[in-house]
Amino acid sequence: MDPILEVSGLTKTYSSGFQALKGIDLTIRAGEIFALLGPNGAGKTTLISIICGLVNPGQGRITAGGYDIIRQYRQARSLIGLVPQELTTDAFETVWDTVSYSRGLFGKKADPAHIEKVLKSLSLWSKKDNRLITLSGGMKRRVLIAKALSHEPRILFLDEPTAGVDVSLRQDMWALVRGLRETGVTIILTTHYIEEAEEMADRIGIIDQGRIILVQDKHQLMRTLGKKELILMLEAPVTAIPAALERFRLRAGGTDNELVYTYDSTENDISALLSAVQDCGLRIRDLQTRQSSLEEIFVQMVGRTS
Ligand SMILES: Nc1ncnc2c1ncn2[C@@H]1O[C@H](COP(=O)(O)OP(=O)(O)OP(=O)(O)O)[C@@H](O)[C@H]1O
Repeated sequence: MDPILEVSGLTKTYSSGFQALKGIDLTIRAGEIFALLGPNGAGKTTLISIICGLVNPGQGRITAGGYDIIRQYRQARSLIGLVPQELTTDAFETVWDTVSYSRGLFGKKADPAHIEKVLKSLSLWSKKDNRLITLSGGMKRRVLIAKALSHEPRILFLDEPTAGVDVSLRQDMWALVRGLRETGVTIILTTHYIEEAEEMADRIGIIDQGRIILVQDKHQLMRTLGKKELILMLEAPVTAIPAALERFRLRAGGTDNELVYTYDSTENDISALLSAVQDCGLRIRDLQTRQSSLEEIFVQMVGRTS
């Protein structure tokens, strides 16, 4: 896929002297959902804010759709939409006015048909004349998305789209984001919910202490860094692991009847293990496999949770 956003050698040192970004290189492909994961203070907001033109960059270069975000900022910014975490202004405006106004901010001509389409796609049409203050939390989030889509961006940043929302709204938001991707919008989301990245993203980037420490296809990441476990449920309890099974480095499972084999999905000795278990006279009642989650991989990479 073609790159739509390219960041190279980006640094940022705040006036306090703190270096928040230490040479970021990142390429986002057109049409993908990219999740940026990182612990608190990793530099996610700084990176997004620079790309969106809200914070000045240090060294480095960023292009959006081929336009330099500094030298060709008008063209670059018109391609980008940002959904912040909270609605901070416009409480007394109507949904229609606030979304239409957002479009105007990007110098785009009024286009009521587009605003109508956006509001309908976000199930906000029946609320178009409501003042924002009268909307529920979930609807306000939808308004944030509508505002960000008002100028027809090709790249949409979602900053923790489901922070603090309930489970059903989270599912709705996920469906909505997937729907946006279907329309060709490239999505970059930051999240603290690793399950969100696991559920939604095509690729995952992990940022820590101002550096991107990994960018990978989600499935590949889970295959290569994730460990798999094979749980052998035996007919009778085992008090000690037989010597003949030592080389498989088994460990005891949750009950006396379980033995757990940790393996690599690309290279393992499962067949040999199963015959060795039989040779020892242990009878297997059932088998189960388990793949480590993105959360476990993340903790392994940055040494802590997000
Ligand atoms: N205006 C500022 N002046 C000085 N330091 C700042 C400023 N803004 C952010 N920082 C520092 O830069 C680092 C990165 O912050 P940033 O907000 O980008 O992290 P984050 O990954 O978005 O974190 P979180 O997940 O907590 O939102 C932090 O150590 C933060 O304290």
